[in-house]
Amino acid sequence: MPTARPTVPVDATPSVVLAALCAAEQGKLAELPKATADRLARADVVVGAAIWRAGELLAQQRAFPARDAGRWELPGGRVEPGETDGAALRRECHEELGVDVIVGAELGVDVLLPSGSLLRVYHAALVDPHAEPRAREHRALRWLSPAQLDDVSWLDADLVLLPALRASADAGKA
Ligand SMILES: Nc1nc2c([nH]c(=O)n2[C@H]2C[C@H](O)[C@@H](COP(=O)(O)OP(=O)(O)OP(=O)(O)O)O2)c(=O)[nH]1
Repeated sequence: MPTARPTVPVDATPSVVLAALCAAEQGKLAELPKATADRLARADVVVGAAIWRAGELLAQQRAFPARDAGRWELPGGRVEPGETDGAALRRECHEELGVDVIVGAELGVDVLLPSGSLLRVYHAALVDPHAEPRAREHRALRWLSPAQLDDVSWLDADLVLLPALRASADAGKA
């Protein structure tokens, strides 16, 4: 079964990301080799939330494992068996930040992590725009303007998504 989402490796260049998005647009994802498509369809999914508020994106700094400590990522985590992506994202935002979110459409491409999992990011918004997310499991939180997106050391997979995140900034102004 072909993957339903454009997917790129964690070291993808912007042109590779663009090619994947164009292939998806043209309905060419079914042309993936069957073994690859099967592997992607079975892969575990890590969901991430692109939460914009007043023109700033919420990012969080990992505290562990040592390899990733100090690097920045989007709120989210692994989708549990039987859980939808949206339910996983709502659960993770509640656990990690203590806030409720509304989950919107997928953003950009899926990024194949070295572990074999896929990172899939969704547009999301705080149910209560005045709620203040708190770092319950992370070292720190920051709201980043588009100009500040390069100021933090993102995880490699998130770097692949930075252009799409930057392009999604307008969604946060609404
Ligand atoms: N949450 C999140 N994880 C990301 C992002 N980018 C990225 O490479 N990852 C990786 C880091 C981890 O290897 C994996 C998700 O781990 P996690 O620790 O957040 O997942 P989890 O809360 O379900 O915890 P666990 O039980 O799987 O350890 O995905 C991102 O933007 N957000």
